[in-house]
Amino acid sequence: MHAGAAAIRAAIIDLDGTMLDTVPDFELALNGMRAELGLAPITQGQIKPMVGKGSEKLIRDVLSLDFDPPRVDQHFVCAMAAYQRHYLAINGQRSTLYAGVLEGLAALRDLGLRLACVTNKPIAFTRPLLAQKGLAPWFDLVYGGDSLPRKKPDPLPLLQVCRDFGLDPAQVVAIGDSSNDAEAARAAGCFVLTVPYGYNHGKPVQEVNSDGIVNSLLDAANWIQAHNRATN
Ligand SMILES: O=C(O)COP(=O)(O)O
Ligand SMILES: [Mg+2]
Repeated sequence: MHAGAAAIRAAIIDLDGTMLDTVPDFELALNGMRAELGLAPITQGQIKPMVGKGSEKLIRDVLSLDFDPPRVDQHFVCAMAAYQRHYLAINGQRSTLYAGVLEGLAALRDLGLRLACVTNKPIAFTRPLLAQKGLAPWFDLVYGGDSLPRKKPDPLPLLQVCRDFGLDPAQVVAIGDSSNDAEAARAAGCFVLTVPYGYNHGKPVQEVNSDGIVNSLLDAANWIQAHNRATN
């Protein structure tokens, strides 16, 4: 710990791949959409590396498995509408909390941190999912991928949270599963911790430039507690 480092006062936590394993929900919704287009189902293994960059990119990537770019453009609007309809109908049905999430959130609150959820998932999917999984009450603030003009890896959503909380980015840590979260955090000037069990666009999490890999949100709370002790 370098002298003069600020204590951490807030955590910005990612959703898909960090708090919830949502790939089984994506499988249902994407294959519902694909069936309407007469396309064969795809597997969770194919879907996993595609999650994390928001719905538009996801739908384009999924259509690109079968279509060339002009046909992707041609089918995009219908595919997106079908996907959203299917996702809202099944949202949360098969997604599960990762180990240590609820304990970690409790530990972070016990440290006196304010909590925000920042995800690239559309806000219309995010709010009901957080409520259904018992996560909503933990968060002072929630931003989805379409809540603000730009999404992660742009730093804008993280900087907005810092402003909302009245904190300097150096007092805030982002916790996520992917390079998307880390790039946004680095550009914002926040700390960043990475969990190893998520998606990270199919790449090893060790390649992500972060302040540490933590095995769970509970481990993240322990890391923050040690950091804050060292700043006193
Ligand atoms: O791309 C998405 O839909 C969600 O991704 P995130 O929760 O990891 O930001
Ligand atoms: Mg994620």
